[in-house]
Parts: sequence; structure tokens; C-alpha cells
Amino acid sequence: MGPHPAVAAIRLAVRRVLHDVLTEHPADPAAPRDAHPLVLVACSGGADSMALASALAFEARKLPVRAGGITVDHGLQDGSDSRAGEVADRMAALGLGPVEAVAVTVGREGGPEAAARDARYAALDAAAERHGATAILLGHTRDDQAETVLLGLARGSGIRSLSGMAAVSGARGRYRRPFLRLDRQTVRTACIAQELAVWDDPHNSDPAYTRSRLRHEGLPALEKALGKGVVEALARTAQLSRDDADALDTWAADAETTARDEAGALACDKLSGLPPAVRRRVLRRAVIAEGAPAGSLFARHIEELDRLITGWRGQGAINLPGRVEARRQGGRLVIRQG
Ligand SMILES: Nc1ncnc2c1ncn2[C@@H]1O[C@H](COP(=O)(O)OP(=O)(O)OP(=O)(O)O)[C@@H](O)[C@H]1O
Repeated sequence: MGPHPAVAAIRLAVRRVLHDVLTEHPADPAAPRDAHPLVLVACSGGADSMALASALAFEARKLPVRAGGITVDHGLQDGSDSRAGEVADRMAALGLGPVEAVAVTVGREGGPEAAARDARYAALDAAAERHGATAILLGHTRDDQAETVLLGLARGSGIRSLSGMAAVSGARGRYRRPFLRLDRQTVRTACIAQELAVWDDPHNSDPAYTRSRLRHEGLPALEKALGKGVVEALARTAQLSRDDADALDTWAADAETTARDEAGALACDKLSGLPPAVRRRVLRRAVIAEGAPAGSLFARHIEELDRLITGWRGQGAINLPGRVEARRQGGRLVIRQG
């Protein structure tokens, strides 16, 4: 008898990603194990990432791939360190190695959820470097993707935000999300079918957190009103938006090159001839290139810059995040760090 269909589905999703990794980083099956690429799972101990850990351990045995795991202790609850140790033990029991529990200090920048996420990714990046890992797998599902799209919509963001999470992201494509096309229910069923011990993060059901309210109240209400297909539709919106946003970014990169003069200033007439979506992207790129942190550059900053270009006065200056100044000098826009 084969595995439960849900278990087969999660294993297939992981196998595909491992094949992608091996296509990009070919490994000789006859070479010593140490020479095989290392793939780590980022595991919170929750159902999604434990299912991912189990599928990685299973699939890696059949391939020239080493499989390990990292769990991050955010230190936000009593006993979180011993729980992280337990998650590491569970990963080791699945046959993963190396496994590591990493403690981080969570700052306050941007609110508790964003601060925890930043600290987590910094720790995962550092772990990947330390262990020489080729890839890190994350357990985001199609349901997480739908939530991310809705959160972007509610912020009034552009299509880049609506494109949600990429299946492959990070420096050199380090982060991979094998479950992005699987629904959460399949992943949870796979956990139950394999009798995996999982830990439920109380934050995931705490109504103080926006994502948790969306997960437990918002999405079920939407499904009731619009039908069960809404999660799949939102995930499709993410994919379509990603393709559109990528196309606009490429257009903006070309337009920026064309608009720059020898001194690096932007020609206002060339910018004003561009569609607003492309012009906004060119401006954003130019400001970030001067050192403004992407996360602190908001739509209102770009709108202000846009008015500087299209304004009739032909002069003026504005200050932007990261001590970047934009100055209009007749037909030119000079953006510099002050
Ligand atoms: N403390 C952590 N340590 C390591 N990886 C983590 C940690 N928290 C989250 N991750 C990774 O990020 C993914 C998304 O986490 P998030 O908490 O947003 O979603 P989730 O649906 O609750 O996932 P899970 O059921 O695995 O906890 C997880 O599946 C896991 O791969």
C-alpha cells in the first residue's frame, strides 16, 4: 500500500524542489556525502513546517542531497528555548542533520510581527552561511499566500504586494516554498496521517494579530460569501500580479537607463512621457540606488517626487528617507544622498 494521498502530495512537492536545486547545483551521486548540496528546512515545529521536515527527510534519502534543519527561538514566551530544543530533537529523529536551534533577540522596528520576521530571516541567512547550505525550505502554503494577497489589498498596495510570496526568493534563490501551491488542509492531513507531533504557536490563533484574525475570521467569512474557491483564486491573483510586476520592473530598468544623462541626473521630459506605473518604479529605483531603505519609502514619497517632475515651476527639492535629497534643476532631476 502506498502512502496516504496527502503524504504523497507533500513528498512530490518537495521532490520537485530538490530536483530544481540539483539541476542548478549538479551533484555527483558517487561523490562523498560532504560534497552533496545541503538543503535546510526552516521549522517552527508547527504543522506546516513539520510536514515539510518529514517530506524533506524522506526525499533526500533517495538523492545526492544532505538535509538538515534550523529552528529559531524568538525568545518571546516562557520556555521557548526548551521548546526550540525539542523541535530540533524532532527534526533529528526524522533523520535530518545537521539540526540547530538558534536563539535571536527580537527588536521593535515595524511592530512585533515584522520584528520577529526580520530577526528570523537574519538568523536563517546566517545559518545558511555557517553550514554552507544551498537552499532553505519554508512551509508557506497556498492559504498563507491568499492571506498575504489580502493583507496587501487592505493596505492599498500596488501589484508587487499583491504578488505575495515567490516560490523562489532571496539571495541566489536561497529560499524555496515547496507548499505554495498546496492547500493547508492537505499539509495538515499529511501531518495527521504520519502521526507527526506538532506544536501550535498560540500567536497563530491570537486575535491580537492581524494575520490571525484574517485566518480565523476573515477568510472563512470570505469563503462563506464567495465560495470555497476564493483561496485558490487569490493565489492565482498572486501569480498573475507577479508576472505583471516583473514586466513593469524590466520596463522601468530600461526606462531608467534611457532617462539618465552622463552626470546621472534624470531627464524630466523622458520621465513625464512614461506611463505613471513605470515612472513611479523608475523614481523608486533611483531613490533606493542612492541608499534609501526600501522599507521606509512609501507611496506618498513617490507621489511627492512625481509632482516635482510634472510641476510647472521647474525647481524645488524634497527630502526623502535615508537622507536622500531630490532636486529639480530645470529639465533635470538630481537625486543624491546628502
Ligand atoms: N521559529 C521558526 N523557526 C524556523 N522557521 C520558522 C519559524 N517560524 C516560521 N518559520 C518558517 O516560516 C514558515 C511560515 O511561518 P508562519 O508562522 O508564517 O506560518 P505557519 O503557517 O504558522 O507555519 P508552521 O505551521 O510551520 O508554523 C514556516 O512554515 C517555517 O518554514
